[in-house]
Amino acid sequence: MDLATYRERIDAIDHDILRLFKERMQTAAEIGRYKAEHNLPILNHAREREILQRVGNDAGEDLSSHARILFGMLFDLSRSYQQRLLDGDSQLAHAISDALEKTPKIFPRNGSVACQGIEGAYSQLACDKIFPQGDITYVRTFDGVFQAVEQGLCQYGILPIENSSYGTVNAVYDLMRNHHFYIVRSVKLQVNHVLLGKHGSSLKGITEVFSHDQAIGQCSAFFKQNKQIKVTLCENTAVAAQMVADSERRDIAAISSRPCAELYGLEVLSDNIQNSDHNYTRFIVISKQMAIYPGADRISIMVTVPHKPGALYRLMAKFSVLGVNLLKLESRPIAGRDFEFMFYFDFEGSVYDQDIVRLLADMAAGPDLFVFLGSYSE
Ligand SMILES: O=C(O)C(=O)C[C@]1(C(=O)O)C=C[C@@H](O)C=C1
Repeated sequence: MDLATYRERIDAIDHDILRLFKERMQTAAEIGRYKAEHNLPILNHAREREILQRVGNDAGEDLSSHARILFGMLFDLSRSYQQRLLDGDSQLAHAISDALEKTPKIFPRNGSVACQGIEGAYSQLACDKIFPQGDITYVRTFDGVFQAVEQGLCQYGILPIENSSYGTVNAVYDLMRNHHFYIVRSVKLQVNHVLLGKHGSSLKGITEVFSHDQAIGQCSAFFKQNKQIKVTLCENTAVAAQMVADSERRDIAAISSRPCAELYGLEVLSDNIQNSDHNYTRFIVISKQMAIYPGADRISIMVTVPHKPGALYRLMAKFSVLGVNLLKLESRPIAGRDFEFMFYFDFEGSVYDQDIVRLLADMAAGPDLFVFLGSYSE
């Protein structure tokens, strides 16, 4: 047989599969209505297991696992179809369209903004970029930024979430699940670290350097070359500069931003000491209310998936079916649980796209934790 004839055969088979698929989905919808009337949950593990067992056996050894994967996918589609028919428009879909209606058409240039650290911190530099007329309140910790926004003390909060060379700011991801907030914007800031010491001191005489863990990591090559220097972590790069300025010692220095030299009366002992010239940190802007500004083309969510084989794969398949491009996937262990993880996804997409809203609503309606973290632009 030639290729064209094989393909004709495949086309005929697909035709039958599609007819049966539609029939199966219609039947699932009827089951869904029955379940709603009788107050039964959509998900029935026992029934799914029973079917998987049967198709696994019937498919024969060679195709058993393929058949199980196919039917696992069918259950997902069937459940989400039932959910959609029953819910009509989900709460999340309503909240999103509400936010689209109420959000001003231009991103504000001012507002009260919580930043971690003190003047000269990289969060402040990010804030200046986003809110040129912003009114900054400094708080000591990342948790303080979330709290200031959650309690309405500040309209916005700025938090670093990842660096191009040193990776994710885990502390911020871990705090996300303890707070209620929405991401309304993100920004990428080029970060050039400098070594700051007292006027008249020099790199040769420095025995101890203070800075934040992320900045130390981004300058690891500098420390390899200067093995005599002891590293001491502190909560922020600007705080490190202030500590050096306040100290009597002349053998200490801080890794900080260039503006901190002038702010704290220090001298630049070494310039651009980060490992890479392309060193960027991404910051997010959070707010208490959901707001979706024009041009929002990125969506962030936080989800748990069941601790079962294939669970993450099935979730990813939902993105893949819609041709959605994933920008970031981060997993963090859930404290107190045995190797269970919280997943954070950033993906390309617009909430004006009904398929995307349906996907979000579908995940929100599922049995696992799902949090819509926002739709925004960078
Ligand atoms: O049999 C049911 O209860 C259904 O809702 C149908 C179905 C299926 O697609 O086969 C879907 C969801 C349930 O978890 C189990 C099975």
